[in-house]
Formats: sequence, structure tokens, C-alpha cells
Amino acid sequence: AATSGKSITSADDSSESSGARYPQDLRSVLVTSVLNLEQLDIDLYRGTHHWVPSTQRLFGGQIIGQALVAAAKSVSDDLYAHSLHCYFVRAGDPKVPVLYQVDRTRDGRSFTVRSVKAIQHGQPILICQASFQLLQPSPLQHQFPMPVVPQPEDLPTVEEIIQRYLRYDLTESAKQGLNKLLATEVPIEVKPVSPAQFYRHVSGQPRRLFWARARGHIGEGNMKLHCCVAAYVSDFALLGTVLLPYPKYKARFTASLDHAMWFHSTFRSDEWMLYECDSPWAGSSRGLAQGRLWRRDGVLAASCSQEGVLRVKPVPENSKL
Ligand SMILES: CC(C)(COP(=O)(O)OP(=O)(O)OC[C@H]1O[C@@H](n2cnc3c(N)ncnc32)[C@H](O)[C@@H]1OP(=O)(O)O)[C@@H](O)C(=O)NCCC(=O)NCCSC(=O)CCCCC(=O)O
Repeated sequence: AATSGKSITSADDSSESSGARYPQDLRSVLVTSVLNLEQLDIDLYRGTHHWVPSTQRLFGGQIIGQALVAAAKSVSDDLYAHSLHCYFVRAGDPKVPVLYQVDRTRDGRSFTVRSVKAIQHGQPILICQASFQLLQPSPLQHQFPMPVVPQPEDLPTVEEIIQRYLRYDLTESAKQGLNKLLATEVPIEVKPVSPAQFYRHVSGQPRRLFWARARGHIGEGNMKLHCCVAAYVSDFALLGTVLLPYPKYKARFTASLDHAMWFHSTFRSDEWMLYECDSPWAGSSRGLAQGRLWRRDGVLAASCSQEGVLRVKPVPENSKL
């Protein structure tokens, strides 16, 4: 079943397919560049960087998404990604590309496993195992119900929310921070269900919900690619859920330590999906966050879990943001 270096980052180019929002010249940058790896040799790929968070380390979602692209290139078209398990062992350096080395761990009748090492400066920054499966019928089928929330059309984008905040009486440095956020091109669109909770302006349960989708058109037909994009999206704002009950503290150092993801159903990552994030536990400078990605028709598309290191400091009194 193994193949060599197939292109999995080819979106459906056949103009606007079934209700797509974008013509082909507005293909998602996630497909055209973020997840588009250069093949250097058999099972060896190179990826470059796009959005780098303010932490100045590589965005974990990008490394996971690219690792899954590399793994998927060596499995046949009839197999679907069903899970991945990763450890972030070193911070990624945004100044150099990342190499992805794929090991074809096992090809079975139903399941196929790949191990991927992401390397910079000769050392691993991520180790990832991904598993793929032939679709199989099953009498066992259940899922939790999707939370009831406002539809994305009735909610503002993060950009609109930031514009609103900029009209408040803020310190110069808070304004600068918000303007920097506005100027940053993140390849996904986000609509928080509760902006005050999303931005930690109210103390609350360690739980938040937002709608997310890839910017631009991807199209149907390439489920592996949608899983790679969902892996990218799944690392966005997930770990921050741990901080929601603690408005009196701000992050001094946060980084995800590991990330696991399970894909349950077919979905389109360029259509709105509800991301439900919660954190059941924090302690010992670590926090556990869990996420569920829902299709808007209520089908559970994917679940993920992540543990991160979180070192915090008190927010100064009288802080305006
Ligand atoms: C840093 C990792 C997690 C390993 O930590 P450690 O084993 O402690 O490594 P060191 O290199 O020894 O220390 C790193 C740093 O931490 C300081 N440190 C260590 N221990 C302590 C302590 N007990 N108390 C205080 N400080 C401590 C140490 O001094 C170092 O500080 P520095 O000298 O100032 O650097 C390592 O495994 C790692 O980095 N892994 C990679 C993590 C990663 O990159 N994850 C993916 C990116 S995170 C992400 O994507 C989330 C983005 C979210 C964006 C969004 O929400 O939208």
C-alpha cells in the first residue's frame, strides 16, 4: 500500500464546488504554502514557516500539521487518518526550515502506522506517530451531543472584537499589543462564542468555545488534507483554556508538551466548525486541555488532548487589559 511522496496538498481546483465560498484563485494559504512540503528524498521533506506566535517559538499546530502531511504522503489514497500522538521535545526555531523524516513503521490490513521526526539543527523538535485506517462499517456508533451556541453568522470575528477594544481607554502598550494582533496574518478565521471569556476578561470555568475555519478555499475530496488543517487549527487557543479560572495571573512561559488527536468523521476544515475546549486539571506548572471539533450539523469530527507547561506571574493592579 505504500507509495512515495504523493501530493496530498492538492485542494479541489475544479472551480467552486458544492457551495464553496471561494473561487480557485483564493485557495487557502494553508494548502498553497503552510502545509505544502518540499520533497528532498524518499520520506524526507522540508517545511517552512508562516504564522509565528508572539512567543517566538514555532506554532505547534504548524509542526503537527506538517508532520501529518509528511506521514500521509506515504500511505495509499483509500486510507484515512484516524489518530496522531506527538511530543514537542524542543522549541522550534522560526529562522530555519523544519525537516520531516518519515519511518514506515507498519502497513497492516486495516491499520497503517507512520512515525515522523521533525528536525532542526540536527535534533528532533517533535516526534509524532500517526495512524491511518481503511473505512469500516460498525454497529457501534455514538457521540456526545454538540453544545448549543449562536451560529457563526451571528458572532463577530476576532478582528472586529479587537477593533471594538481599541475604542476603549487603554494604555499605549495595550493598544500597541492589539494593533500588532490585528496586523498578524493567521491563516484561520475565528469567531469566539463569548469574547469576554475568550480574552479572559471574566473569570470563569476552564471552558471556551469558538467557531473556526481555514481562510480560503480547500474544497472537498481530500480528507487527509482536511485532517492536516484540523491538526493545525486544534493547537490554536487550546492551552489558554487552562488559564481561564485565573484572571489575576498572566502567562510568563507557556508551551505545549504533547498533543494527541483522533479523527472521527469526514468534515471540511474550510467550513465553520465549533471548537469546544476545556481543561479538567492543572497542577505542578502543567495543565491538561481537551478539545472537540464539531461540524455545524452536530457531528463530532475530531477530539484532541494536550498537556502544556504554564508558568505564570500576577497581573499588575490597575492593568487596562
Ligand atoms: C521547555 C520544554 C517544555 C522543556 O522544559 P525544560 O526541561 O525545563 O527545559 P529547559 O531548556 O531546561 O528550560 C526551558 C526554560 O524553562 C525554564 N525553567 C525550567 N525549569 C524551570 C523551573 N522549575 N522554574 C522556572 N523556570 C524553569 C528554564 O530556565 C528555561 O528558560 P530560558 O532559559 O529562559 O529559556 C521543552 O521541551 C520545549 O521547549 N518543548 C517544545 C515546546 C513547544 O515548542 N511546543 C509547541 C509550541 S507551543 C504552542 O504552539 C502553543 C501556541 C499557542 C498559541 C495559541 O494559543 O493561539
